[in-house]
Amino acid sequence: MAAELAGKKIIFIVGGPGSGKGTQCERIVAKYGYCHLSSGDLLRAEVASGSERGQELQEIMKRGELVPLETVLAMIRDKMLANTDAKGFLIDGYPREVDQGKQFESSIAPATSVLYLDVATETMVQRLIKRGQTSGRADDNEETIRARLNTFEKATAPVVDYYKQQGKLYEIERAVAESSPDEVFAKVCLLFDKL
Ligand SMILES: Nc1ncnc2c1ncn2[C@H]1C[C@H](O)[C@@H](COP(=O)(O)OP(=O)(O)OP(=O)(O)O)O1
Ligand SMILES: Nc1nc2c(ncn2[C@@H]2O[C@H](COP(=O)(O)OP(=O)(O)O)[C@@H](O)[C@H]2O)c(=O)[nH]1
Ligand SMILES: [Mg+2]
Repeated sequence: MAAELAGKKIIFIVGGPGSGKGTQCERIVAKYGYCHLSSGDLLRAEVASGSERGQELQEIMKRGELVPLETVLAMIRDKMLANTDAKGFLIDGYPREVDQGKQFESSIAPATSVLYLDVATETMVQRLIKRGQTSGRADDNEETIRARLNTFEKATAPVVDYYKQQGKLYEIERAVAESSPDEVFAKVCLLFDKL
């Protein structure tokens, strides 16, 4: 456990690709002042650095697969330890598999709560195709999108069940998660106001 992080609020943000994690995190940061760490953004920064490691990561991401859990864990831990004055952390796009969550909690600190955005597969596909027109992301094309959705179903859906069993899951149900970002945020605020 990282002693510097004891007592800090740690919120995992989970949902399929295109479910609106990044959109909600931006709003949460603006209203509540948490430190936002997106595992995908950290990986893309490594790719952009042009390092050899970055090239390997880029290949994995283009296939829509998960990068090794140690890689992401180390990146997130470093960023958290560089921001120990934050009142809390939003860990966006993490954990992607149950073991990733367990290793985070045993080596860094337990999660306070897990926010889950439940969006239908076809809605996510449509949103990502649209985002792909401007995002410039190598993985926002239809083939990779399908692969990412498949990875989500296989590896990440069990994460949702796991935290539900632990009593830590805060779910934005589909009817809300598929409406407007404002409506989603109104429901998200009910969680953050209580933390
Ligand atoms: N925690 C993680 N563990 C393993 N691989 C990860 C993790 N986070 C991201 N990746 C890899 C696999 C993903 O397909 C890729 C892009 O991640 P991310 O930006 O979170 O995309 P995503 O597919 O969830 O779409 P979005 O940004 O639309 O949520 O990086
Ligand atoms: N209708 C609707 N679209 C959204 C919502 N949240 C995000 N989007 C759109 O869906 C796309 C993916 O959102 P993003 O926040 O990047 O999702 P992430 O992949 O989960 O990080 C973006 O192009 C957003 O404009 C929402 O609540 N409602
Ligand atoms: Mg995102």
